[in-house]
Amino acid sequence: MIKKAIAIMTSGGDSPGMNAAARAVVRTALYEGVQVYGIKDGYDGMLKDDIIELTSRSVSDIIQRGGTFLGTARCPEFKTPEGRRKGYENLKKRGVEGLVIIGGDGSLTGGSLLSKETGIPIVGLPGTIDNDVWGTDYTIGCDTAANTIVDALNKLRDTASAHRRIMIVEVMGHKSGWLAMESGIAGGAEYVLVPEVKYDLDQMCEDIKAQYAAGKRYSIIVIAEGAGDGMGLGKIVEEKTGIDTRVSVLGHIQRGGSPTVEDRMKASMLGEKAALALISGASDVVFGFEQGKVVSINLFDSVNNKKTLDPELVRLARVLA
Ligand SMILES: Nc1ncnc2c1ncn2[C@@H]1O[C@H](COP(=O)(O)OP(=O)(O)OP(=O)(O)O)[C@@H](O)[C@H]1O
Ligand SMILES: O=P(O)(O)OC[C@H]1O[C@](O)(CO)[C@@H](O)[C@@H]1O
Ligand SMILES: [Mg+2]
Repeated sequence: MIKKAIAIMTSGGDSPGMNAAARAVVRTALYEGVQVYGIKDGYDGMLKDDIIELTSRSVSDIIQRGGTFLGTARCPEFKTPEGRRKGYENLKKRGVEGLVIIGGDGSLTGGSLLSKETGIPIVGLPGTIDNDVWGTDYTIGCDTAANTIVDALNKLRDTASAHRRIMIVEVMGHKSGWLAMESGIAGGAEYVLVPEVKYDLDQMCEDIKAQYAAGKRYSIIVIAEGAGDGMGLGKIVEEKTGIDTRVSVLGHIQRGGSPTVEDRMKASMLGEKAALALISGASDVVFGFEQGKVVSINLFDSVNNKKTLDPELVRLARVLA
């Protein structure tokens, strides 16, 4: 049971909805009479002792904003036991009794080590556009990022069709193809290339040529960054097909923007759960969603397993192409 204070942080790549989740954690804890500290810039701020007390007003006017009002970072020093001990000491001296971490697989891995080494209770929330946290089919921010990509695909399709071009769109996802697959299917892409699935470039180019010969006016290829370089692919595809090809690398536009209703709602629900669970004595859990329902996942199971891309989505993308 937590009597006095918890802390909250965001870590890894920012994702739209992190603010909504943090707001829910802060307001729930305060409602329960528990003090809340905000750690700035992820593990970096924990090590540098950049920690502030939060009030209900600290989280006003943020539910509609992308990014994270706490700031985030990637912190190599936290990967060492000494770094984690230093961070823990900064929490301990303030009387922090438990920690909510909002971040991706890496951030939650850091949290699991901190828990194991220091015993501090930790509750994680999956915050990443990559949707690659094991045990939950939802991560905060992926829906907003996918909507941003679909908006781009709609626009690119207009111009591709006008010029009878092939349009290659490189999206984020270094190790995971979830974001590419979801946005590719929802955006009606002809091909979705992801790091998890091998693709036959020659066959793809032959198919596109045949489709154009049969009258097709455009072809959209979504490629996750981890499946190859969009620019390089564009050159090869143009060479092999002889069809005018253009490439758009969407980049960090995918990480920003006002969160969708889905991300605001689910982040708010998860934030409340996280605060209540931590305060009532839970530790080493991650809250997520499975089939529309909130679920709690063991933190160590979550970080020790790799979420695999749903083969049904891979199949669907092929069928609908
Ligand atoms: N194996 C690890 N041990 C300790 N800390 C880690 C580990 N992996 C990651 N972290 C910590 O978490 C931070 C964020 O991790 P990472 O860069 O993998 O992002 P993430 O949380 O997976 O988010 P995203 O992939 O969405 O950007 C790292 O900079 C580091 O401080
Ligand atoms: O620009 P950064 O912060 O290094 O992050 C890029 C990476 O972060 C992610 O967007 C996840 O947040 C990955 O898909 C991408 O590879
Ligand atoms: Mg990650």
